[in-house]
Amino acid sequence: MTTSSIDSVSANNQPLAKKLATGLKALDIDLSAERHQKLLLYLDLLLRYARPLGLTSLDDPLMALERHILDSLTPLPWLPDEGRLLDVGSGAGLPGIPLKIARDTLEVMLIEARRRRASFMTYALGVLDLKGIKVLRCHLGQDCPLKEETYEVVISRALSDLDRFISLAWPYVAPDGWLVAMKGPEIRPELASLSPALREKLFIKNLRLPFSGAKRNLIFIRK
Ligand SMILES: C[S@@+](CC[C@H](N)C(=O)[O-])C[C@H]1O[C@@H](n2cnc3c(N)ncnc32)[C@H](O)[C@@H]1O
Repeated sequence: MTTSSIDSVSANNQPLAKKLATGLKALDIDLSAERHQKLLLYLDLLLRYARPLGLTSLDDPLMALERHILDSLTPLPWLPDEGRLLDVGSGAGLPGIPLKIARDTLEVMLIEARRRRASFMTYALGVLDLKGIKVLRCHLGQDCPLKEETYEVVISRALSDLDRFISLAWPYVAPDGWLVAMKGPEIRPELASLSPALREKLFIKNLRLPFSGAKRNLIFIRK
């Protein structure tokens, strides 16, 4: 896909482009026009290809913009400017692809167990012309060839309960790095099962999505 086709995507979606700008402003995220265009192009790919493949159920562009693109970007203000980020169970690329578009200084690894989802991500990365981001099709905890690698940020959205995510991901969090779990409105039951030692390393940010007002919780645990 060329730059002109990227332009045409945003040019054909002025209401969506405005909504993206409004939503980012509400989240206090300032990005260049080129990044706005790439986010819109990725949204276009999600709606055009990921939806028919059953990788997302949302077909309303405004709803998908909020629930996929803006939601994925909510952790951005608390992420480091540089370093390695591992997204576990990325599905169609969420939150890893929007985060990479927004902060291209991060080196990103997207792990996804299912072939069709991993293939979609590989296709999307090519269309978006993103560098410093890879897709690994494997099942973390079973067959991922990550060896001793560690990451400054290990993140997931809608992967599993917090306990399971911690047990899968903790070995891959670098010393002083962060495990980040993107959660919905109710997190008390999951927090209750955390060990006292982990609770001391916890930082929780609650927020609302800009248009629907849907509640979200970002759980950060420092290693
Ligand atoms: C509910 S989907 C969420 C996808 C994406 N993170 C999102 O927010 O739209 C969970 C994804 O995690 C993948 N998954 C579950 N356990 C995994 C594991 N241990 N390693 C890699 N992928 C996993 C599933 O195949 C599925 O695509």
